[in-house]
Amino acid sequence: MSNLEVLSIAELEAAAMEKMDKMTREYYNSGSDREITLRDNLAAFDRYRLRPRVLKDVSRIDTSTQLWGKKISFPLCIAPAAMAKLAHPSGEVGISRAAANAGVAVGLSSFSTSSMEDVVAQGAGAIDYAIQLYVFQNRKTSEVLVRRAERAGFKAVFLTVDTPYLGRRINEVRNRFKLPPHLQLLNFENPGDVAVYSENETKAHGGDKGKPPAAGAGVDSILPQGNVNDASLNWETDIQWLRSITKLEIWVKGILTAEDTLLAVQHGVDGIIISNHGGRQLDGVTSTLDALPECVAAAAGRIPVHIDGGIRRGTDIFKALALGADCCWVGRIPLWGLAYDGQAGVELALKLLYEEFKLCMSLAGCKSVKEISRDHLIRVKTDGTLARL
Ligand SMILES: Cc1cc2nc3c(=O)[nH]c(=O)nc-3n(C[C@H](O)[C@H](O)[C@H](O)COP(=O)(O)O)c2cc1C
Ligand SMILES: O=C(O)C(=O)c1ccccc1
Repeated sequence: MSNLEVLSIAELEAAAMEKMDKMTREYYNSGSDREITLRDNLAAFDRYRLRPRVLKDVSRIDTSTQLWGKKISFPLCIAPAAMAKLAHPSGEVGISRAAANAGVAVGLSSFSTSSMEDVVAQGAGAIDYAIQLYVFQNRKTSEVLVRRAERAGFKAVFLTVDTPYLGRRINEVRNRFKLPPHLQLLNFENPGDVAVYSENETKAHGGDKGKPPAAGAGVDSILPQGNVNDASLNWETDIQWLRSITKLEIWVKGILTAEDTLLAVQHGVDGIIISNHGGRQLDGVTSTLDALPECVAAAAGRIPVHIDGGIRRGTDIFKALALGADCCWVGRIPLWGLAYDGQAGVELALKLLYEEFKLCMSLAGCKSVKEISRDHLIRVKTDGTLARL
């Protein structure tokens, strides 16, 4: 299939499926357990219809918005997703180049297969980057990662808070997921510093200085028994801890409730991302679009509220903004673009989303993103009738 024939993200997804091996395809696409949340993330967008306004002079549309004091071309950025080189050799560098050409920001996973310096270099100052952070049992490893990101010019830390333990992704076990031997997790100077082993195994491998299980490492060794992260992470001490080691903005990724939004505000975080990790963590949690309104109300304009999960079309971006999100992020779409056609595939994906969003704004009668409001939506109730918000 040539780029000309891929006319929607759904078609891009289908084309990408043919390019990936089973292990990668299922690792990227799956959710946890029964995948209820994975499906609901998408379905939630279809529970709203648009209320367009007409005769609004839409001859000139400004889709842009601001993030970290810089203009982004439209409110859609690239969410951190681990191990992009499974999709294509250019990996996160290819994604970064595509994002720079499209004028949107990038979140880089702690577990990226390109180094953070190489990724940021592609932006050449034109776009901004956030480093996604897992706090490991060996905190020094996380600290080194954050300080390195600060030096490399990242603007923010996205502290992922929905993953004290990894969710149950059945495919990873069944497929005996492993990082192919030619790939490395390049954000760790000594990947052995990551708590990749259970305590006994760590000792067997010589403690923290033990060599990483580079070649042939399975999901059991990259993410053994969900033991990557420090599960003791908490509001009382750890935002402050992060604050004490970095001057970067601190954003919390993985909030789904008004209660946690309030705590984020109280602990002085700079922004939040409403996220359920793309349905890969706790299955059965609310879709992110359904969680958004209560979080927006709780934030009450004090901090920016972003969202990811299930965004597949320009109208989805519009709906999220109408419900109060300041910006959207996409995780799987860039991976599909990469698998389909490397950097060009990611550019294609961003172009499709940009054009769809711009058309949606125009046809709904919005000249700028500020004009997108709750009045542009109506909710489809379970009995099929419509309810004004
Ligand atoms: C293959 C894959 C790897 C991911 N890796 C990370 C990660 O390392 N850190 C993180 O915070 N989120 C990670 N995420 C979650 C994304 O940042 C994002 O929350 C999610 O993909 C959004 O849903 P979407 O894929 O429907 O756009 C990952 C998602 C996928 C699909
Ligand atoms: O796969 C993921 O969703 C993810 O977040 C992750 C966590 C640890 C290592 C690699 C990926």
